[in-house]
Amino acid sequence: MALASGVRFAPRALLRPWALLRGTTLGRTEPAAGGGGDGARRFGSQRVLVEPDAASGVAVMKLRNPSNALSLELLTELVISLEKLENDKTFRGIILTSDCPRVFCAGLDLTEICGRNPAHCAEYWKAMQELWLRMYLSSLVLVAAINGACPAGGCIIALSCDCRVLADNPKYRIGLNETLLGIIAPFWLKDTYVNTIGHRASEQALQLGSLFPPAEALQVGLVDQVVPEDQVQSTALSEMARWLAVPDHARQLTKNMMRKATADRLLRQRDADTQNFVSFVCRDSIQKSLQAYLEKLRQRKG
Ligand SMILES: CCCCC/C=C/C(=O)SCCNC(=O)CCNC(=O)[C@H](O)C(C)(C)COP(=O)(O)OP(=O)(O)OC[C@H]1O[C@@H](n2cnc3c(N)ncnc32)[C@H](O)[C@@H]1OP(=O)(O)O
Repeated sequence: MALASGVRFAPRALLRPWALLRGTTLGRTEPAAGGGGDGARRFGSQRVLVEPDAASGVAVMKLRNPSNALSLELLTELVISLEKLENDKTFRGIILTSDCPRVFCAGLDLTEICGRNPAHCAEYWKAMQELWLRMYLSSLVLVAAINGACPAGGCIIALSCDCRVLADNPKYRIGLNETLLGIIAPFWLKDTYVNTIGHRASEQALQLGSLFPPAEALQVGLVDQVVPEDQVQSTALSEMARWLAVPDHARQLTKNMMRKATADRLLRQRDADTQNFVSFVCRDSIQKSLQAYLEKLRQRKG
């Protein structure tokens, strides 16, 4: 872990994410619509589109999976895109947003843990830990432009950013609703919540599985700005400019000082956390409630 300018905090090679890729198109580069020239070449994969702007040093990363549920492939492609931008000195910030109408991120892809064997659940959970660690400790400025619903794992993705801008639409609720599914947020999700909204608010919100509409999310401190839907992107860019106005080394070291203890706690207990997750989700009773929840989601659609 270097501590000079160009600081890199994210633990390297915790996993080899590319080993998880199954025939994705990652790494493909294509000209951005309507333009060529420096910084206008976008790259990405099937599930993550990256639109880099070399001039500003900011890349927009768009999730484009169905409902942006965090499938193993999406987690892996996110880690790889993040790493690619972190390794390119041109970039200082990422705006994370959704290309999927009305949903920022639906959280864990429940089909990855429902009816799967323990080995698959373990592989999946390690990929989730990996993404959180890399985002939470990223040396880049991460701004979440939340343009849709943001429950559970989606909220965690947003909370691992430095700043959150939420579209003012009552359907776009955000929070950790795990208890309502009969599951329990692990300690590092709880820690991230507490770090953001404080102990008492987390105690209530976690137990109740609260999903906050925009005004309440702002009030409790879960997001930093609530703006009309058509201003989410421009506001995220203004926020980014504010964060990038600070010298990188000072901001990065401060970020590390604020977040390291929380990340270290997971790093120390990563295997035990994986085992807990697997033994919990593989219980018959939990499998039954996940199955029922998925069924309800599918029926609601019809
Ligand atoms: C034990 C450790 C816990 C770890 C901590 C993390 C936990 C989690 O993240 S659990 C997941 C929690 N997520 C949710 O509760 C969200 C569930 N989804 C929704 O509420 C909605 O889908 C929506 C608000 C995100 C979007 O609504 P809408 O645009 O109306 O889309 P549909 O409801 O019609 O869904 C479309 C399609 O997507 C499937 N789907 C939605 N969410 C998930 C998901 N999390 N995992 C897997 N699949 C999901 C849904 O079933 C539909 O599928 P199809 O019918 O096949 O199109």
